[in-house]
Amino acid sequence: MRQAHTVEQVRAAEAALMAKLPEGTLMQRAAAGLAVAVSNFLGGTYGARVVLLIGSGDNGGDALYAGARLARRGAQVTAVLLSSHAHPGGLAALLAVGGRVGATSDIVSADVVLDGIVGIGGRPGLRPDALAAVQLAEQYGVPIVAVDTPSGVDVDTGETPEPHVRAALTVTFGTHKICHLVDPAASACGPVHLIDIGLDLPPAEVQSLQAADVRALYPIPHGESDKYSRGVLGLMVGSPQYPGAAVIATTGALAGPIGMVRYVGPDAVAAAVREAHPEVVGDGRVQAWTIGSGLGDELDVPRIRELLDADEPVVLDADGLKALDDSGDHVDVLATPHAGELARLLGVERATVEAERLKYARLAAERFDVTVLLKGATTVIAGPDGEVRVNTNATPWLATAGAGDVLAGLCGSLLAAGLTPLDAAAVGAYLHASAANLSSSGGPTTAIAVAQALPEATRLLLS
Ligand SMILES: NC(=O)C1=CN([C@@H]2O[C@H](COP(=O)(O)OP(=O)(O)OC[C@H]3O[C@@H](n4cnc5c(N)ncnc54)[C@H](OP(=O)(O)O)[C@@H]3O)[C@@H](O)[C@H]2O)[C@@H](O)CC1
Ligand SMILES: [K+]
Repeated sequence: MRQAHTVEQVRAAEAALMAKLPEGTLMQRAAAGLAVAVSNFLGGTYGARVVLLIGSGDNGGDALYAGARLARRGAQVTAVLLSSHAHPGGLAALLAVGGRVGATSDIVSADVVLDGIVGIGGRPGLRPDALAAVQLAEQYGVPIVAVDTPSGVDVDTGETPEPHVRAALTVTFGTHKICHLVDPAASACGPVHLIDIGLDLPPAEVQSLQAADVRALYPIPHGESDKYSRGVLGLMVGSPQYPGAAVIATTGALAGPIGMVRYVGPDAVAAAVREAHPEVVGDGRVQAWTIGSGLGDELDVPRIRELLDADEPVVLDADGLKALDDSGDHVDVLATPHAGELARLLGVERATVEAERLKYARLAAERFDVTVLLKGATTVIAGPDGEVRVNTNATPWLATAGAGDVLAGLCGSLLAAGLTPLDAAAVGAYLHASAANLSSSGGPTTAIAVAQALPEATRLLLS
C-alpha cells in the first residue's frame, strides 16, 4: 500500500521522532538517501556537474547536505542561493568539501539540477528568480530532481494553480504526500522514490493499492464455488444507438471474478451481446448491477432509481449518472464519471474538476452519498466517508473509446463477487490499467483488446 499523508501528519510524526533523536539526524537520513538516488539517476557521481537550487527552508538544507555528499564523491557541485538565508549548516558542509556558490547561468552546463527551493513548507507557485532558473533548466534540457516535492505544486491537494517544477525524478522522505499521487501535480513528479527516515505515521486517508494489495483483495473461487456463489452481475447498458457499449461492458464483466452475466436491454442489442458471448443469459436474480454505459435514448431514469434504491450494489456509469440525485442512501453505489460528467453532476466547469480532482471527487462522494471513481491519467476514488484511493499505473494509450465501458463491466463484476464499492473501484482501476499496459505495450490499443487482456493481467497478478 502506498500511503499519502498530509503535511500536518508529517510534521507531527517528524516532531515526535526528532524529540528522541540528536538534532539534524532526520535531515542527514534524508540527504544520504537523496545523494544515493541522484547518483543512481546520473549513473555515477565522479565528474558530474550538479546544480542545487536552494530556498530558505529545510528543503534547501536537504539539497545542500546531499550536494556535500555528492561533492565528496567527486561531483562538481554549485549552489544557486534563491534566498538570503540558505540553511547555514548545509551551506557550510557543502563549502567545506569544495562545493561553491554560483549563478543561475551555471545550470546551462549542468548534468542535473536539484530542486531544493521548497518542500512541504512551500506555497503554490515559484518566485521570479526560481521561475527563471527552472525555465533555464527546461530550455537547456537539464533534468530536475525534486527534493521531497516539485516546488510550486500544492502538496496537500495535488493542484497546480501556479507555475511549478516538472521533475524527472522526485525523491521524498518518510511517506508519500498527496501531490505525489493526485494529478495534475502527480504528473509533475516523474517516478517517485521514497526514502525511509523512520517516521511513525497513522493510516493515511489517501492510499494507492500496489500489486500485493490488489492480489489480497481479488475474489478467488474455491472448491465449493459454483457459478452463482461466485457472483452474478446484471448489465443494463448499450442501446440501438450504442450496441458496442453493451458488447464491450459485457466483455469486461466476463473477464472479472464472477460466474455469470445477465444482460437486460433491447432485443437487437441482446442479440449482439450473445453473438459475442453465447454464455450471457437474460433477466433474473443478480448480486450487483452495472448500469448506464451507452444507454443513450434507452435511459429509463425511474427504473434506474428503483435499482439504486434496491439492495444490490450498482456501478453507475455514463448516461446512467443522470439518474443520480442527492436524496437517499446510496452507499452501495459506485459512480464512474469522467471529469466532464462529474462537472455536469456538480454544476461546475470541466476544467475546474480537472484542476481540483481530489476536491471534486470528494465533494460528489459526500453530496450523493456514493463512492466516486473519477477517471483520468491517475484515477481518484473517493468514498462517502472521506477515504480516498488513487490508481497510478495507467498508460495514456488507455484514453480510447469504450475503455470506460470495460471498467464499468469489470467493477460491476467485482461488486457482484462481494467487494465493497471502494475496493471494487480500486481493484478494477488497477487491473483495467494493467490490462491496458499488456495490450498496449507502448502502442495503440482498443477497448476490446483491453478487455481481452484482463484475464492475462489477472493471471499475472495472481501467479
Ligand atoms: N518533515 C520531515 O519529516 C522532514 C523534512 N525534511 C525537509 O524539510 C522540508 C520542509 O522544510 P521547511 O519546513 O523548512 O519548509 P520548506 O518547504 O523548505 O520552505 C518553506 C519556506 O520557504 C518559503 N516559501 C514558501 N513558499 C514559497 C515559494 N512558493 N517559493 C519560494 N519560497 C517559498 C517560506 O519562507 P519565506 O521565504 O516566505 O520566509 C517558507 O518558510 C521538507 O520538505 C523536507 O525536504 C527533511 O529534512 C527530513 C525530515
Ligand atoms: K523541492
